[in-house]
Amino acid sequence: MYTSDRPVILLGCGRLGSALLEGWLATGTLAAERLIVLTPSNKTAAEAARERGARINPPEAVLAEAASLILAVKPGVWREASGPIAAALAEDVTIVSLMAGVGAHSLSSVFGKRPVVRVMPTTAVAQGRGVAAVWSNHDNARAAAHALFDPVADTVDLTDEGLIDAATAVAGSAPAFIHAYVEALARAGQAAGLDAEAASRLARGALRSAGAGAETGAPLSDLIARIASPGGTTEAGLKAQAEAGLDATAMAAVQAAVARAKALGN
Ligand SMILES: NC(=O)C1=CN([C@@H]2O[C@H](COP(=O)(O)OP(=O)(O)OC[C@H]3O[C@@H](n4cnc5c(N)ncnc54)[C@H](O)[C@@H]3O)[C@@H](O)[C@H]2O)C=CC1
Ligand SMILES: O=C(O)[C@@H]1CCC=N1
Repeated sequence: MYTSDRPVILLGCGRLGSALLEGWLATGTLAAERLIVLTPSNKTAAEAARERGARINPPEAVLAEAASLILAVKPGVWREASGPIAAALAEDVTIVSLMAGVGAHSLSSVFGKRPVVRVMPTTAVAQGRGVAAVWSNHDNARAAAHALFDPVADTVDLTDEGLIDAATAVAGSAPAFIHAYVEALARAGQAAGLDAEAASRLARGALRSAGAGAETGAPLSDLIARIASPGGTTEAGLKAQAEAGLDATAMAAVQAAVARAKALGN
């Protein structure tokens, strides 16, 4: 829970920034009056936060009040987005970067000695059910990130900044990989005779069922074993998907995402 009286600045209110705003307000992590949102265009989530007391694009002098700056802009625009506000920030403001690829060293080139923490969340923070990798060299910055993300995500501390790229693949990007798999499952269902609507609803329901199982905290191997009757249909399907290259598919997706994160940081 975020207990500081000082505000938090959210720079960027796109897909992730909006998800975070919604999650913070829904879980009461942060009172709306503690929020400052900087956005070049109107956003539904920002307008909803404004109605509850958040400040949207306030005068620059207000930025000095903030304890944390959350960077939720694209890696390609963060320098031009941060440059104009960096000088207005307090010297002790914590820089919380949600950006893929951009390293702490680069962030310090703009924000100087201000402590940096990198967080790689999923957009399910909107429902208070995300997962987020956290890395920092600064204890206070890590604690600040936990105060903001523990209420909306399962937070996983990383010991090495280099691991953020792997976390980006396995957490930040991975819900999309899984959704794509479920779409493929629905297409395969159609090939097996289901109509499009039935295939889509059944595959989506399977995703929801897998999520419900995962939320029990049981090991995935146990969850698999509970479904796979010996000699049954699941066993046959699992064997076929392993033989068709499931591990290689996951490996390819993770390696490509890691490589892209590295490229985004250059
Ligand atoms: N979408 C996701 O699932 C995740 C995204 N991320 C990271 O979050 C960051 C944002 O990603 P998305 O939300 O997907 O992108 P997005 O394109 O939806 O949002 C970026 C927002 O930044 C705003 N923006 C551009 N210039 C600005 C400026 N000068 N000042 C303030 N705002 C400005 C844009 O209006 C846009 O709404 C990226 O760095 C990405 O790596 C990390 C984890 C998950
Ligand atoms: O696709 C992206 O680059 C961002 C980072 C992780 C999820 N979305």
